Amino acid sequence: MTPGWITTTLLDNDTPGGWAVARSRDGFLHDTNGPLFPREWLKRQDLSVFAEHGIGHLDGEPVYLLELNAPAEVPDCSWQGLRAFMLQGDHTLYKVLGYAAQIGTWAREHRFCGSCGQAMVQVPRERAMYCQACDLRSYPRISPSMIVLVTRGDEILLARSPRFVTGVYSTLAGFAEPGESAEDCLIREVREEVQLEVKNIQYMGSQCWPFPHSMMLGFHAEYAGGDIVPQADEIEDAQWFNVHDLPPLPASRSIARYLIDLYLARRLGHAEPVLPG
Ligand SMILES: NC(=O)c1ccc[n+]([C@@H]2O[C@H](COP(=O)([O-])OP(=O)(O)OC[C@H]3O[C@@H](n4cnc5c(N)ncnc54)[C@H](O)[C@@H]3O)[C@@H](O)[C@H]2O)c1
Ligand SMILES: [Mg+2]
Ligand SMILES: [Zn+2]
Repeated sequence: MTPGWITTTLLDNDTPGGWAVARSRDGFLHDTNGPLFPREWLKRQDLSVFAEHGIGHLDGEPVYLLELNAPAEVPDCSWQGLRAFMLQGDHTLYKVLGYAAQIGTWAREHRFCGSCGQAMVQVPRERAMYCQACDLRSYPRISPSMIVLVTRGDEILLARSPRFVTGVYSTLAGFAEPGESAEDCLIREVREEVQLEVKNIQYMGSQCWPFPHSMMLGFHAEYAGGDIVPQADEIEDAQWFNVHDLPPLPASRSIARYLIDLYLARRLGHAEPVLPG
């Protein structure tokens, strides 16, 4: 048995057994034992399944995703969103569900060919949907996104989006656009969101962010000029905060929090945090 979680495309839907998770627009089905159910039992429930994908092995046992047309009532079970599993649950389990969510989103959004509109089919042993008429393969979508902590000595720049939990401030982030390098994107996003210039851009690490399919590339950058002007609608407030006087910060498993904690650790001489994968 290999412990932990390993993704795979090699599982065969016709082989019975293993674990399964069920996903709908309301999140994942779970009971008091969590979101993993014996697969054969789950398939006997009254679920409207439109896609089944083998997604990996957890502690050596195969795990499948059942992607549903709609949430269903299952006795003694309820539905919970992925974010709640990230905030509360076991990290390995969150990794399983994060991967399942990305595969489910992709399966849902690639039922038909984007070129000719015909139904696509799953390719065995490859994570791809296939259109025979166009000989076109569609792979799971991953959206590169930059996230940056801008610093000025003992001060760090944090901002609030109107979507955030009340009081919480975070680092700046944004999606890469065609034609951009990671650094181009970072410079553009900082200009757009707060109208500042940055220098000494340093890559710090990356994190999968399955909401719904971002790959976060994390940086530190130093302030190089300008005065903060928050972007209308996107940024409710942005301020320089002293490292000894910080507002409520993002969730501890996020790369946003890691970038902040890493800078504080280096500035204040504490042990450095570890980035959750
Ligand atoms: N893990 C973390 O710590 C962390 C922290 C902050 C943001 N994020 C994530 O970073 C990503 C980008 O952050 P943001 O929301 O500030 O982005 P952003 O500043 O680029 O603004 C969002 C806007 O980008 C556009 N957009 C949406 N999806 C897109 C895509 N796939 N490609 C290009 N443009 C798209 C839409 O117009 C949307 O309103 C989001 O997925 C967000 O959840 C993660
Ligand atoms: Mg943004
Ligand atoms: Zn086609």
